[in-house]
Amino acid sequence: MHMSVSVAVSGASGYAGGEVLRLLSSHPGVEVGAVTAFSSAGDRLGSHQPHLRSLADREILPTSAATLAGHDVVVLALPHGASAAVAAELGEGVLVLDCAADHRLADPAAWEAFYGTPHAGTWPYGLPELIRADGSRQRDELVGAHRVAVPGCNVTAVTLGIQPGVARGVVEAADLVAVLAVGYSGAGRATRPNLLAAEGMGSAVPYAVAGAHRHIPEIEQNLRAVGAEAVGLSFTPTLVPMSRGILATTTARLVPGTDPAAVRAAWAEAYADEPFVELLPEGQWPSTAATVGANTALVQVAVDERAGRVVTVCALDNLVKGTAGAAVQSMNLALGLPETLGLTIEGVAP
Ligand SMILES: NC(=O)C1=CN([C@@H]2O[C@H](COP(=O)(O)OP(=O)(O)OC[C@H]3O[C@@H](n4cnc5c(N)ncnc54)[C@H](OP(=O)(O)O)[C@@H]3O)[C@@H](O)[C@H]2O)C=CC1
Ligand SMILES: CC(=O)N[C@@H](CCC(=O)OP(=O)(O)O)C(=O)O
Repeated sequence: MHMSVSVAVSGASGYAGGEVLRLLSSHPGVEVGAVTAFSSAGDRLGSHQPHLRSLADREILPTSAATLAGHDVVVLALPHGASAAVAAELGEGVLVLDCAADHRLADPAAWEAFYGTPHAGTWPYGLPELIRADGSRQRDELVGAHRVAVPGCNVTAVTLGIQPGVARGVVEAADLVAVLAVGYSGAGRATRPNLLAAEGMGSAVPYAVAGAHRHIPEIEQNLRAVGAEAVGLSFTPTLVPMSRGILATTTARLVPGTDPAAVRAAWAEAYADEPFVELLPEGQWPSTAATVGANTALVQVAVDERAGRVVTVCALDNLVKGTAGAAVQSMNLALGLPETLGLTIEGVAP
């Protein structure tokens, strides 16, 4: 008899939870169990996620240890803080994937400096493609894991863009500048005054500038894991009028004397065997539109010899490779399923 894995999704009324449910509803190895949330408890899922038709009649339950009990897997897509509190109530045998930030950082001081609350702990990090200093990949740590911290969406874009150069030592990690265009869904569903359509539609605006963004310590942590001794990162996200997508442009000082061909080789070799990271043919640059709905990160790299810098661009769908797809990919690894099960590299266009 075929035994399916049951998965509860908490935060089911939100953007990230909705995207987890969209992916799970066509995943051949799992069944969607309880769907839970907070203020929407008691409503039908279809009234919050009208695109999730096969789950429309499900009742949204309140989020608690009791409603999440009895599942093989629990995916948490809750605001940070709320997520750690719920996670603490779940049994050790269940696989828990946390889409929030609570369990990503290893250094409690870095957590407290950027989040201002006590550190909840550190879980295996759900970026399978992360290159580790010994040349292995982070996916090794996810096989059989019972807890996974799903990365921040901007973090995934910057890390996948620049890590091949850091791993190969062709760029100076102490001199990185990242500027990102990010879509509105990254901010979640809760309405905020500056996110009203009338104000956002015709405008691009930076936020969390000059070292303030919470993803900075997470990117630094990743690049140190890759092997960087010192990481110096200037990080500027810009909100642009699109619903999904991140376009992360990262430039780094080229290690003087490096042959530009060695730069391309570093990126090509890093991603040759990765199902969800595609280095585009030379001269072709990523667009967010080509990633919508797909678990794919598109990457390009070039050397600006005049400036002495490497320029890399990474595009991804913040709700797929940036969150829900990363959660499903990590879930597959943790459960011993094929890593790509239930995930697609095909996007939606135009
Ligand atoms: N959007 C994105 O691109 C990404 C999001 N993430 C992370 O995923 C998490 C969810 O984000 P997102 O989906 O965008 O946010 P949304 O605001 O769209 O959804 C939040 C969800 O959490 C529920 N919720 C809110 N407060 C509580 C609480 N106190 N206790 C229990 N449940 C609560 C809401 O339920 P209800 O509606 O019923 O009140 C809703 O289901 C966040 O931690 C976010 O940082 C990570 C990477 C990218
Ligand atoms: C547009 C917008 O505000 N995007 C958010 C996305 C962050 C996110 O969701 O990541 P965490 O899981 O780490 O909170 C931001 O840049 O802060």
